[in-house]
Amino acid sequence: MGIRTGAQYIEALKSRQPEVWLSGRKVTNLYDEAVFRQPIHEIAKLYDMQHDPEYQDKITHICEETGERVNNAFLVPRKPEDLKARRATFEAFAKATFGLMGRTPDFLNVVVTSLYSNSDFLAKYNPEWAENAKTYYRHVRDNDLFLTHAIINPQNDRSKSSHEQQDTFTHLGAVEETPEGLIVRGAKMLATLSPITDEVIVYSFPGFKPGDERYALAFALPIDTPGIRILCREAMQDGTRPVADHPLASRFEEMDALLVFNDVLVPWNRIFLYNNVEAANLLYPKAGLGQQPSHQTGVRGLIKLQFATEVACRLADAIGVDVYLNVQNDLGELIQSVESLRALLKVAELEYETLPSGDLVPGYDPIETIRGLLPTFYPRAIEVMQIIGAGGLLMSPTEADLTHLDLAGDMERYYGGREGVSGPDRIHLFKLAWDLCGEAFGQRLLQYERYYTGDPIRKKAIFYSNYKKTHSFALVDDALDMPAIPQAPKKLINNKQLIF
Ligand SMILES: Cc1cc2nc3c(=O)[nH]c(=O)nc-3n(C[C@H](O)[C@H](O)[C@H](O)COP(=O)(O)OP(=O)(O)OC[C@H]3O[C@@H](n4cnc5c(N)ncnc54)[C@H](O)[C@@H]3O)c2cc1C
Repeated sequence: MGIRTGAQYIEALKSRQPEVWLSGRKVTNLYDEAVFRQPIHEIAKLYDMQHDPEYQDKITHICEETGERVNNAFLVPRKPEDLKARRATFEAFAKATFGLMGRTPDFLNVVVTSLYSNSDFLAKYNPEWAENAKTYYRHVRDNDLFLTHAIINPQNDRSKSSHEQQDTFTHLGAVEETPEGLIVRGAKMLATLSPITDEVIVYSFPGFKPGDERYALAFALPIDTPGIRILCREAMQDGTRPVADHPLASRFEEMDALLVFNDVLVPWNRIFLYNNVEAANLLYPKAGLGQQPSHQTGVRGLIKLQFATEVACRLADAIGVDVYLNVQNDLGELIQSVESLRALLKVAELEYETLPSGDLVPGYDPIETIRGLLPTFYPRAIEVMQIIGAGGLLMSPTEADLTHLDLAGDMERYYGGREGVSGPDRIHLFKLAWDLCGEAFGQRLLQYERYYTGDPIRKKAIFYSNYKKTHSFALVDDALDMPAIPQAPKKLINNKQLIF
């Protein structure tokens, strides 16, 4: 089939009925559920972009294997142009959502592509796993599927490993092997957008200990597989708030969920890894599951930071406070953080690495540095927005006030900004900013930048350890090895030595 349209994505969504729980009730019609309606359409728009002449050649390509047009996220990068082609997709999707939707289809499609192109790693442990990964990649690519992922165990007792938890099946684990496949039980989180995706892929970060064999798992299933229960968190908007009042929150809310697997059958041909602690610990670093998707997250993160920075700048300008040194200093700092990420991304793409397989990946040091900086840069952008917007952020009237004839004079007089910024202009801008820096929606976006790909603290520690392995800190040796400067000859005047 190749690239889908938005309508085809929606049609597929309407054709299935996953078990979705939202605020104590089972959702029987996902499409008509107000909370999901707008995000479904935002995702559909991305699928439509693949058919838009303005984007098609930039974000899709003809698949060599099938002759069909597919998204660039499925491209296995073999030359620098391929990395650029991938980036074009990441950028187009991120710009269409202002970087606010982290789990757009391109994200996990890159993960599946990495699994495919690094299937040799899986083959070392079990050739069937490698074959399954390759077949699954083709399935996702050729049907242009939208995936969610659930890789984290529930937060029960982090001081204990999976097999040490109170209940054997709190963490997702294998119950028994059957001729048809593996029965799995337990939970995984935090499956963002899961209610409106086609399939779920399950794998893990490293951290397995001997005894954790049953939890060492990687597999994929359709999201409506019997036994999968999707427990949504509380919605941050109810789907009925006016778009004009919440231009971002009403559009881009990504629902997060706990996935409970109640004795779910995973067919053998959907298993990518099982019962092997060593393989499970090496999967993430060795199968490109960090470095390849980091390209997508780096591009998306840059656009989100740029958007937040631009909102902060416009906010300051609208009320005339960007004439003050302190405000200019804060905004300059944000712009420099955007420029830092932009430069890092360029370097990561220019200084790409070639894996033994021949695949190109963005340079590890710069791409991982983006990941390390975003949890500081993004919250700072939000803080600056709050500081600059100050009390004004809390004073925005509703669209109903704004459009009421009796209030028109007040709206213009008291809500207008500096000369040239009308009441409605300032109100709309401040509402946009409040969605980002005040609403629960905005707080989730901030938490997302901290944790979207694991614990930033442990990630930085891993980065340091890797850096130490690959860099010898030779400048220090150079400094220690500097030869002493030859002593200047002592001067004699009238046969007397001069002492300085
Ligand atoms: C908005 C959002 C969306 C997300 N979307 C997804 C998704 O789609 N799919 C998915 O699978 N995951 C998703 N995640 C989950 C994300 O991967 C995790 O939040 C992240 O890996 C951190 O794990 P945790 O939340 O369980 O925190 P924990 O690991 O429980 O950490 C809690 C705190 O304890 C500390 N800590 C815990 N263990 C250790 C340790 N061993 N050593 C040192 N310090 C430790 C951490 O530093 C942290 O401060 C999402 C998270 C957020 C916030």
